[in-house]
Amino acid sequence: MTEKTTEELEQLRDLIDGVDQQLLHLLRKRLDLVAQVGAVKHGAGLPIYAPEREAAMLAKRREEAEAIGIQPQLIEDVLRRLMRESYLNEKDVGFKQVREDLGKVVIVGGNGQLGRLFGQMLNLSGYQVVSLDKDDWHQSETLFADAGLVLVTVPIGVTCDVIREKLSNLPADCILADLTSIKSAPLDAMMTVHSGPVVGLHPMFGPDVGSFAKQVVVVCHGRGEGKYQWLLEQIKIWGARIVEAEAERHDKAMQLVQAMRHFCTFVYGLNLCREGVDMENLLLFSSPIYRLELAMVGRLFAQNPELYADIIFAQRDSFNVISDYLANFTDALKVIENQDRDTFIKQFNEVSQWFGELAPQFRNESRSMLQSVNDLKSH
Ligand SMILES: C=C(O[C@@H]1C=C(C(=O)O)C=C[C@H]1O)C(=O)O
Repeated sequence: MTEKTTEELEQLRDLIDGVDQQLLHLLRKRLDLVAQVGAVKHGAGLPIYAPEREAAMLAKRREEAEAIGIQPQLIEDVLRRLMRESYLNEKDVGFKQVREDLGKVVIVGGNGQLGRLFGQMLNLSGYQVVSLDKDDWHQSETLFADAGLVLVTVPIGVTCDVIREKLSNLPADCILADLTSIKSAPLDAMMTVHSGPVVGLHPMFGPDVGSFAKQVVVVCHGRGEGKYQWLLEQIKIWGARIVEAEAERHDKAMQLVQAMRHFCTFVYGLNLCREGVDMENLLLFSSPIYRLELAMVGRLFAQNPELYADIIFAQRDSFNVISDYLANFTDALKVIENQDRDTFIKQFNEVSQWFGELAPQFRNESRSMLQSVNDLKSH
């Protein structure tokens, strides 16, 4: 580099630093305004997530960007990232308490990760929350005496036993709810032991989400809906979407969404491990999609094996669903064995047609994910 080039670059880079610093101050200002919005919502009991406002704002900013020669997608990406930050900041203000005369909330399994998350959200909404874990059963009678809600979030394998053996003496009008990732069996158990309001919930996300905004919570109604409607309203204020489902339909979907998904990921990791793959080498040659795939697989093995065993072993029928997959895999493998390129292309087109409009939609969604993966690289 010549001295002139170095000097020119330095000057321009100083100017860019100045602009970035202005951006920082603007971000500070935006975060402060969002915090004020949070306080107003808290007072009025409005949900943290306002999809119409977001859509209108994004459309307007995209238009304005285009008018001054900026790619609309750039401002959309930036704003979406900022809105994610908003949800976290609004959360800190707390939430309106929908039901003020509830009495205690007892979280059975309250020291687990999901139990802690729900405890925190209920606390931020003004409820008195107590946790009851394995070693605390001797206190259960006093804790349950004035409980308005008992929320069960213990490992799937012991959920029904805990419900049957420990929760048969709740106050008559106490709401009994669970957060288990299967719904039929726990719901049946809760209906059997308790004659008051009963509801099954399944948060479709892990405990590491920073906020409930845009997350889905599945609800399987048990009995006395009017008595626990406030709880669903409370969850909506946290920003989540409530999806109502029959327990059987939910459980069937979980065979694919959870058992099959996690089992395939497990086998993928098992295969890499048994083949003794040189990961350094793979990472060096990774395309963005492969890097993303490795991230998805690798993250499984950074978590608790018990949790995944619970999910995969939760329903016997998952075995059949996974066996079907194996049969399809074996069939498809024959296509390679026979070097039958035409059949491969024919089958590819069939599946592509079957996906229909979703295929291009998924391509667009994955494009921005892949770009984010690339952005994370530092060399
Ligand atoms: C700040 C608000 O809350 C959320 C965050 C938004 C933002 O950061 O611009 C917009 C809409 C809401 O989902 C709001 O409602 O205006």
